[in-house]
Amino acid sequence: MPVVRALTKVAKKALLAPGCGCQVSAVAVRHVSFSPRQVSNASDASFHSVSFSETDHPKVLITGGLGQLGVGLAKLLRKRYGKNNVILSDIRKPPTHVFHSGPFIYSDILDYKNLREIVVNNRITWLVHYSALLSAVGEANVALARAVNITGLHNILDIAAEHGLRLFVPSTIGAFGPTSPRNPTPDLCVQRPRTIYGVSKVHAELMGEYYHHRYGLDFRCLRYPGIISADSQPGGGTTDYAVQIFHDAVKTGKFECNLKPDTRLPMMYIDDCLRATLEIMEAPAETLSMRTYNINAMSFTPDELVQEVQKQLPDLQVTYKIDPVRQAIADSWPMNFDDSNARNDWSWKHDYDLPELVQTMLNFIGSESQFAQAN
Ligand SMILES: NC(=O)c1ccc[n+]([C@@H]2O[C@H](COP(=O)([O-])OP(=O)(O)OC[C@H]3O[C@@H](n4cnc5c(N)ncnc54)[C@H](O)[C@@H]3O)[C@@H](O)[C@H]2O)c1
Ligand SMILES: C[C@@H](O)[C@H](N)C(=O)O
Repeated sequence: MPVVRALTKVAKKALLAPGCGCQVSAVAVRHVSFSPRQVSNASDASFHSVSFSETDHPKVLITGGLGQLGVGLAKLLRKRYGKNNVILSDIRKPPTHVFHSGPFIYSDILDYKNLREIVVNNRITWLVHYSALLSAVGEANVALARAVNITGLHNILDIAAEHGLRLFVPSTIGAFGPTSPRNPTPDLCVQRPRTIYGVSKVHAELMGEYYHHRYGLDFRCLRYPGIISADSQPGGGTTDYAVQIFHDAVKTGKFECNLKPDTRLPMMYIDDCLRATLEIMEAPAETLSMRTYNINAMSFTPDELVQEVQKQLPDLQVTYKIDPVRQAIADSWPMNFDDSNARNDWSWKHDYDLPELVQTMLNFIGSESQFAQAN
C-alpha cells in the first residue's frame, strides 16, 4: 500500500537518522533568537502569541490535513477566515477536489526545517496539528507511531514557540486507561493509557501545558471522543466501527462489528467536533481555566447504534466478529466523558445526539449512493 510504504519510509528515515532530535536542536540553536531549547531559566521565558492581532484573520496551517478531520476543518475555517488564509498539509497526495478547494502544501512533520520554512514563508499565526497515527494502527506499528506522534509533536511545539503561534493539538478519550474513572471520566484524574497512541497523547497534553507555563506558548487542546463523519474515512482507530456501519447498512444491508455489542464509548458527530475546535481557538485566553478540555456529545454501544439505525433500515443484518486488539483498547477507555469544564468556561454545547447523528449520516450516505447509481 503506497501510504503505508511512504509512512514507513518516513519513520525509518527519522528513526535511523543519527540523533534526529539533536539535529533539530542544532538548527534551532543556530538560527533562532528565541528557542525553548536555549532558554535556561524560567525568568527568560519570553514567548507570547502576540503576533496574532485579534482584528486580523489568522493564517492557519493544518498538519495531517488529509485524514478524517482535516478537510472538513479547512472548509469551516476557510468560510470564516478566507480561502487563502488556511493551508492544508500532509505527506499524501490530495484528491483533485481537495487540491482545487484551497492552498495545499507537502509537509512532513518529521522534517523540522521544512516545517519552519512553511511557517515563515506563509506568515502562519495558528497551527492545527492533526498528524498522528490512531490507536489501532499505532499498535500495529509502534515505532512509526512513536516517531510521528512524539518526535513530530516536539518539532511542532518548538516551531510554535519560536514563532509565537497559537497551537491546537487534539487529544482523545484514548489518553485515559483502565485505572482512570470510566463512567464518567473527568478532566483531571489518573491517566495511564495502555496504547502508544494514548501514551503519546498524554505526552502531548503535558508538553503543551509545560510549554505554555514555561514559554508562554498559546497551547489549546481538546480531548475528542470517537468522531463520526459521512464524507471522510477514519484512519485506523478503535471507534471506526461507528462510521463503517452507515456505509455498509446503505450499500449492502449487512454489517460485521469488530467490538462487542455492549462496548460503551463516547462519540461525536464531526460538525460538533470541528465547531468545538474553532470555538476553543477563538476563545479569549482569560476564559480558559485549563489548557486541555474533555468535550462530549453522546455515548453509545454498538447494540444501541444498531437499534437506532434499524429504526430507519429495519432489514439491516448485524453480526459480531470481535477484534481482540480493538476490544482490549475499547475496554480500557472512558464510557462517558465529563465535559462540564468546557461547558462552564467557554460555553461548549453539542448539537447532535444519537437520533440526529443517525438521521444525518443516513441522509448523506443514502443520497450519495443514489447519485452514484444514477451516474
Ligand atoms: N478521528 C477521531 O475519531 C479522533 C478522535 C480523537 C482524536 N483525534 C485526533 O485528531 C487528529 C486528526 O485525526 P484524523 O482522524 O483526521 O486522523 P487520520 O488518521 O485520519 O489522519 C492523520 C493524517 O496524518 C498524516 N500523517 C501521518 N504521518 C505524517 C507525517 N509524518 N507528517 C505529516 N502528516 C502525517 C496522515 O497522512 C493522515 O492524513 C489526530 O491527532 C487524532 O489523534 C481524532
Ligand atoms: C478515539 C480516537 O482517538 C480514534 N478514533 C481512535 O479510535 O483511535
